Amino acid sequence: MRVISKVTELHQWRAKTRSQNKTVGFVPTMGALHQGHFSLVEAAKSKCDVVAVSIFVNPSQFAPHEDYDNYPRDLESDLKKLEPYYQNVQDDDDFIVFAPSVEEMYPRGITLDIERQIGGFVEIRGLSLQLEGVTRPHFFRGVATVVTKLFCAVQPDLAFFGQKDIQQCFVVRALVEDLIMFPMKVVIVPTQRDPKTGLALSSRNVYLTDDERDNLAPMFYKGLKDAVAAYENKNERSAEKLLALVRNRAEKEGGLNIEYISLIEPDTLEPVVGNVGEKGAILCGAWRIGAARLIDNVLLGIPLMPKD
Ligand SMILES: Nc1ncnc2c1ncn2[C@@H]1O[C@H](COP(=O)(O)OP(=O)(O)OP(=O)(O)O)[C@@H](O)[C@H]1O
Ligand SMILES: CC(C)(CO)[C@@H](O)C(=O)[O-]
Ligand code: BAL
Repeated sequence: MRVISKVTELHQWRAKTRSQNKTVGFVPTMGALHQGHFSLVEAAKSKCDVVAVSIFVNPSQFAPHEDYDNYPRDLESDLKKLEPYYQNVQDDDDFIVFAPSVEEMYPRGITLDIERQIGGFVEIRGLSLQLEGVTRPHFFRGVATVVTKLFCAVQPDLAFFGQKDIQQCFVVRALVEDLIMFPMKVVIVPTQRDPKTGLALSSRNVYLTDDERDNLAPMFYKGLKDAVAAYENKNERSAEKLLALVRNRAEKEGGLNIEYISLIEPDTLEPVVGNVGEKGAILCGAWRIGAARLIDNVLLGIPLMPKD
């Protein structure tokens, strides 16, 4: 499998795909690949002629106290796991991996201390400081910056993101629209879960003990499912009651250390006031368990991929 680490080489690859009139699907990742990532790769393969997967643990989305140093990294094992998707491509360049160094992505260097950072950074204001942004105020600036760089490097037709990181999907869609990157489009792929427990797959699940992974962490999704059942089967629309259902299961019964649970409007990400309206809503949250901080969400009354 061709692994490209330099942007200039990537541009040559892109020129070739363009000369062949092939559409390019792009799957950005931070590696430690799992079935969640593979579902994005499968979606990209099904919609595009050529697929590029990037593997890059992006420093600028981590605060100095977060897990940048410990984040799981194993390029060799990731490449092995991608082999089945590379098998039977017509041309070697129809499936590639972009695995740049930090220096390649941040030519002026990068420190996790925002005050001392120099160079170009991208902010998506209005969608970045609520929800995940409360605990991680630096996070979406780092994501928007690296995603912009990756989009400039790969120049995809379609880019694939997971619903698990729902706020990230909103930020990236706003980025594409506001920075006039269209006709490029963002495709959102449903969250992949452990078939037995329902726990959303996440690279950070490796931080959990077996008991945390199999018994405790899944209580959050159980709470989300309680709310979905009440919304769908009992016509429950009260924000207060839907949120209480999640809290009861995840916090009271499961004993999880909840950071936030929010019911938000699907366009503005503002909290639903009173009852869920015609537009539906997103129920999302984060919790800490052992050494991990995990997130999850479900959609109430809205199609899976609005705008697709
Ligand atoms: N369970 C999942 N289902 C679908 N997509 C997923 C899932 N987990 C991650 N993704 C998507 O894969 C892409 C790369 O994510 P990333 O490499 O950060 O993995 P991750 O498992 O989310 O890791 P982390 O533990 O850092 O959140 C993102 O678009 C993310 O939303
Ligand atoms: C989009 C992304 C690859 C940017 O580093 C990251 O935030 C992720 O993996 O979700
Ligand atoms: N999947 C989001 C990447 C992060 O939490 O840093």
